[in-house]
Amino acid sequence: MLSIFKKFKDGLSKSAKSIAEKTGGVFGRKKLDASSIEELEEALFASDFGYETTEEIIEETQKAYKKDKDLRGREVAAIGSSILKRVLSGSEGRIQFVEGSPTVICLIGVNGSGKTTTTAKLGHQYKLDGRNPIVAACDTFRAAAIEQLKEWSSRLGLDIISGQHGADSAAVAFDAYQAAKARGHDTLIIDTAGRLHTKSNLMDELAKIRRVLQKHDEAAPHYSLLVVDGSLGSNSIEQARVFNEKFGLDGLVVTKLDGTSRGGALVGIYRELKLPIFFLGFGEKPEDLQEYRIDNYVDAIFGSEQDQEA
Ligand SMILES: Nc1nc2c(ncn2[C@@H]2O[C@H](COP(=O)(O)OP(=O)(O)OP(=O)(O)O)[C@@H](O)[C@H]2O)c(=O)[nH]1
Repeated sequence: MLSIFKKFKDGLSKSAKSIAEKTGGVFGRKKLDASSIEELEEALFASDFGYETTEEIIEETQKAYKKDKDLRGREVAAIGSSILKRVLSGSEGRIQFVEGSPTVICLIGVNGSGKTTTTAKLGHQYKLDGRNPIVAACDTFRAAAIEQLKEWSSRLGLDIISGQHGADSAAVAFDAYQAAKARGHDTLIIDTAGRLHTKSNLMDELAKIRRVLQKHDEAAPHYSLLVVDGSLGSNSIEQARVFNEKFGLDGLVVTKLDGTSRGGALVGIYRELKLPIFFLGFGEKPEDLQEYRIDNYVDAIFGSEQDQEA
């Protein structure tokens, strides 16, 4: 069984490696030389940490270097870690389960961001945790999405409610809640169709899903999470901002971090929007989803090899 930290480390290895390569492995190096700070700045930009955070880390490093020309790579990593931890403070989202009725988690986002996969992964992990989840295929727009979730569900032994291709997605959500309640499920995870945040009719459809769920439970969906493709890096900030303004979000899931060196984007996204991050996607398999933890994230980026193996 891989430790949670190892999963973060593996999932973010492209980002960490990219920083290591661009800086000639500055964190492992014993002493800094004059060009290392510049290399670090470039590396942090390239990994999408954003202007403000990069500059904060560089300024602190320069200050420390002025004081101590024997500054070591590990001390630079410690500076970076403490700045990231401060900037990210408050960014950990936690699902608080409702007692006595299903907790509803609704996944929304643009096409292909990873909603269906995340629905299946979450269902799988909750089942492993001893919960009793059910998933709902409310992406009635794309026939393949219904099939995809059905396939996942049968592989993972998850209960599922799905509508016909072209059906009213809000009606499927309504039925799904009813079924969840009747069958004694404690968690309902809703997969919705991909939509561009700029299309107001599609945003209205999301509002309708929320309205019908609220007929069952005024607080539902308890969590509306935007699923964001992490490989878009900081380009996803605008998308998340508009979804939040038009629909209202409780937080984010960032997927596909395994395939990108732009893993620093989480920092810029949180810094800009102050939306908590709940889960990170590190691959296509059911177990490739992790609850987001600040320490694991930061240590996977800045931790030493030795720390990371621990
Ligand atoms: N490498 C990697 N691939 C992922 C991850 N999450 C999802 N994918 C892949 O991304 C592709 C799109 O994922 P879906 O779950 O179908 O995306 P979606 O948001 O439901 O798509 P639409 O229904 O078209 O909006 C699939 O090939 C997934 O296997 C991840 O964390 N890492």
